[in-house]
Amino acid sequence: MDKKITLLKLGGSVVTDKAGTGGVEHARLAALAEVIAARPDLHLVLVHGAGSCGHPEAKQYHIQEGVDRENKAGIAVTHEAVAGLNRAVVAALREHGVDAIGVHPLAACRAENGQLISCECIPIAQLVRLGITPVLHGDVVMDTRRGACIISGDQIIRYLALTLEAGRVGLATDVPGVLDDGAVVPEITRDSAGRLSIGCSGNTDVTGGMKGKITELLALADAGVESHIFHISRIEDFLNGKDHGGTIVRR
Ligand SMILES: Nc1ncnc2c1ncn2[C@@H]1O[C@H](COP(=O)(O)OP(=O)(O)OP(=O)(O)O)[C@@H](O)[C@H]1O
Ligand SMILES: C=C(C)CCOP(=O)(O)O
Repeated sequence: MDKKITLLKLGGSVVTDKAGTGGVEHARLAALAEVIAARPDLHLVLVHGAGSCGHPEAKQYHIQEGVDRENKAGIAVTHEAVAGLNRAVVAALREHGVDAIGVHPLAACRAENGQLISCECIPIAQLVRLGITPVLHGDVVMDTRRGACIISGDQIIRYLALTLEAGRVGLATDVPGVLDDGAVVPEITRDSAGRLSIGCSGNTDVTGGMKGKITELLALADAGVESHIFHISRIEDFLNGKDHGGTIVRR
């Protein structure tokens, strides 16, 4: 592809009311869609997390402990929760003039022991070439060892960044970056990450919160790809290549 892809994850903590029992944050989605619509020149691939639309269901059905006939109902319930959120994200983007389309990892990806091992990426690149914005999400995915598992949007970001050879990788969330004693850590490497206290999410989360995110992004950094974590309010700065006040994860 002539122009490099920009990969952007909208965290589940910002597209849903992750702290409450509520669902989709429609007003926030509309505001985000307006910002994204202002950059039709970008070759954008979006991924969103699940927040309150998927994590509680995955936890209730113990999906991460493996899936067999006993808890198989959790596959559909969890997928439907996050697929509904995906429909809302896509609808908000389309209402603002972004030619967005939902792509569900359940049908396109495979996992082995909780790790994403394959994802059909050629159709995603083809959509982008046509000026269409694919919108993927963390999902329940069939797993060769566990039956099924939950793949975070962060794992998908890592996989797509490498496969699509993305030019820029950004993750927007509900904190201004990785925090150490309340202050943003501007840069993280594998060495420095070990000295920080990085935890899970304060809300229901089966994929490891900030810790899971950093695990994926350090693996990406090992492959020579840097990534950015920033507060959702700085998304415009990230898209415009400006300082976003967050954390850069690099080798
Ligand atoms: N050192 C840290 N710095 C910043 N946030 C941290 C740290 N340790 C733990 N966290 C938690 O990680 C959360 C962000 O991770 P989380 O997985 O919830 O983000 P998300 O990607 O927006 O959500 P989702 O996983 O639903 O897509 C923060 O809200 C914070 O509570
Ligand atoms: C819980 C589900 C279905 C996906 C989790 O994706 P994440 O919110 O990016 O961790």
